[in-house]
Amino acid sequence: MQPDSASHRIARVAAHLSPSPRPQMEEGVRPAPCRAKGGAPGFKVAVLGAAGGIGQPLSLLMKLNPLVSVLHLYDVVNTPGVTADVSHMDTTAVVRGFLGPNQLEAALTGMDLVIIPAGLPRKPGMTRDDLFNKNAGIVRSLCEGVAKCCPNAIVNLISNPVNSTVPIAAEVFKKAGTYDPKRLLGVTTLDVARANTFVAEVLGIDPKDVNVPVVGGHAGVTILPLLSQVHPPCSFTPDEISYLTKRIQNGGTEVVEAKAGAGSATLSMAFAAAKFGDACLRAMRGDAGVVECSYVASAVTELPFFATKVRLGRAGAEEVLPLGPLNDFERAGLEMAKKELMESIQKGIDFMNK
Ligand SMILES: NC(=O)c1ccc[n+]([C@@H]2O[C@H](COP(=O)([O-])OP(=O)(O)OC[C@H]3O[C@@H](n4cnc5c(N)ncnc54)[C@H](O)[C@@H]3O)[C@@H](O)[C@H]2O)c1
Ligand SMILES: O=C(O)C[C@H](O)C(=O)O
Repeated sequence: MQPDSASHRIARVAAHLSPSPRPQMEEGVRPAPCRAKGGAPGFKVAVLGAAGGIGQPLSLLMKLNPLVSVLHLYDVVNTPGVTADVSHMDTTAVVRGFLGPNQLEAALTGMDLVIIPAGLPRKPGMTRDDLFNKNAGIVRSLCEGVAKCCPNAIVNLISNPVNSTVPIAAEVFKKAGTYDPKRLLGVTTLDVARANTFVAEVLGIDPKDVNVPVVGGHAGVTILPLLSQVHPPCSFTPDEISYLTKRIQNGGTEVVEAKAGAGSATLSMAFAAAKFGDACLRAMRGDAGVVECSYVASAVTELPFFATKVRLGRAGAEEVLPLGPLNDFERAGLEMAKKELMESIQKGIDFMNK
């Protein structure tokens, strides 16, 4: 057999780096003459909205994840720069950038996990629902791409208003005939991270030792921390319960106001999304006992979507866990959460059926 010539090796590496389309490179920059034989085993992950406030640090964190072999970064702006930057990190994942709707299909083809932080963030004075008109269409078009190019991928949806965008995504997949409720997960991990942080502050312990289930949805009163189920078991005074519940429900607004017009939570959200994405990947690998809160299709209440603890597995949300025992304060909170959630869910469904 003829030994591989240098030009063959370069062509092979170039093909490995970019089956289609070619990565964005500066004029005259050629692919490196390296001798790689192919990708490492692992999962293929796409970040849609990768050049944004969440997308950039999330891309960095996913590039650090040893379970990721291929990382596709898609946005409608600035992906060449973000991709060049992230791709120089000497970790395993091969990074490819994709820019604009013409490259969406290439970005999505073959993906195992698609993480979506695309869309507008809030400014002070806005509710998450005020983002609906802009973000509903963005989520719809990206999910149409998922249905077409990687219908078996697990989707982690971050774009707000999550209470409505998850129902929109479900409707897109139903229309395409690809809907599997297990594979569509709304990301509420930041609510849990905030709850763990604020509870740990009150208790004077390390947040890493705290686990607060946060159920319902991801906006205002729909964010329902179950302080009666905190791990490690502990009790709170009525004042502490009132303070913690308000602070957890208001965590996003606290950041929006502190950023004073420059956006909403990006760094803590990237951390939370990377944590949730890692949990999904570990479960997809076959790890047992991976449990996270997530906003999913659910029969826990009469609503079609609801966030609770979910057992993750190879196929996604394999088991939606029950609420567990609630106290009177939490039962009252649940009724308020359900009322607002129902309207947000219906708004998402109506958007897709008008
Ligand atoms: N689920 C949560 O807990 C949570 C937390 C924080 C923020 N968010 C939401 O995440 C979203 C993104 O926030 P951000 O701070 O990163 O905003 P950002 O404006 O900094 O970034 C959004 C990115 O999406 C891109 N984008 C817009 N349209 C697109 C399209 N059609 N396809 C691909 N990319 C597109 C933009 O170009 C931009 O780079 C917002 O809707 C925000 O409310 C959710
Ligand atoms: O508050 C926002 O608008 C962003 C996000 O939903 C958050 O909780 O930080």
